[in-house]
Amino acid sequence: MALLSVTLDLDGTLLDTVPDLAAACHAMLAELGQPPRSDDEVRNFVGKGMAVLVERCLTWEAPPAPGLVQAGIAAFRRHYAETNGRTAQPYPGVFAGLDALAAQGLKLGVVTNKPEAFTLPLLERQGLAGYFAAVVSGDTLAQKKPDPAPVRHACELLGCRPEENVHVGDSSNDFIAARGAGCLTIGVPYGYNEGRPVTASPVDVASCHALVSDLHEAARVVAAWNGEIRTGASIVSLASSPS
Ligand SMILES: O=C(O)COP(=O)(O)O
Repeated sequence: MALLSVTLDLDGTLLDTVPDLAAACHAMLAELGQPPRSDDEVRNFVGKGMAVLVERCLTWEAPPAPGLVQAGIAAFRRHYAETNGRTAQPYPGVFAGLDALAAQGLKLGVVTNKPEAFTLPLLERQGLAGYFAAVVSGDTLAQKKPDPAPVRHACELLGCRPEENVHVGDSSNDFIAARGAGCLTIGVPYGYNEGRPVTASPVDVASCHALVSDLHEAARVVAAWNGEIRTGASIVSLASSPS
């Protein structure tokens, strides 16, 4: 067995999308006459998909009425269609890392909780779409991460078994989904993780097979793992420390 594919999370792993998400949240809340949220609050609300992001923005002392959440989702969709990709930035090491993974002959995929209508245009706008042979979005299946189904589905689309895939992400949603699917897991420390720094969470650290500082380092780890697999050594020895 060798590692044949790598799936990657989008928000907080490939791209910092919070400024665009926050702009859409600000416009949605203003339109509904609701109190504003800061960009930091929005950052902490990202992770479980659009509907949860909107619901968290609208939750104060009590859960919001379902009708308000539905109106919020409709307004968010309209505003995010305007702001999506406007100021999103790839994290350092993303293009070098993807180039290095592709140069190893690995097939690449995206597994995100972002709805498909926003995922594909964002990847195009950022010059990332050409890297990926499979894109699984938050509404591709009925299940989202941390359910393992989207990661498994991406493996199927890439023609690999889960144990031949490495999933790279910034949050426990990724680590739980990848582990549940039976993939190796690499964590990056610079993303969102719903407000809990990955490196400050022993559970998250323990659930990654390796924690790296960026995707370029992730590519080096995957290459080393494939070397270890070829010689029959244990992969556990390869966890590296983030800067
Ligand atoms: O849409 C979200 O909530 C997060 O998306 P992600 O899975 O790419 O981090």
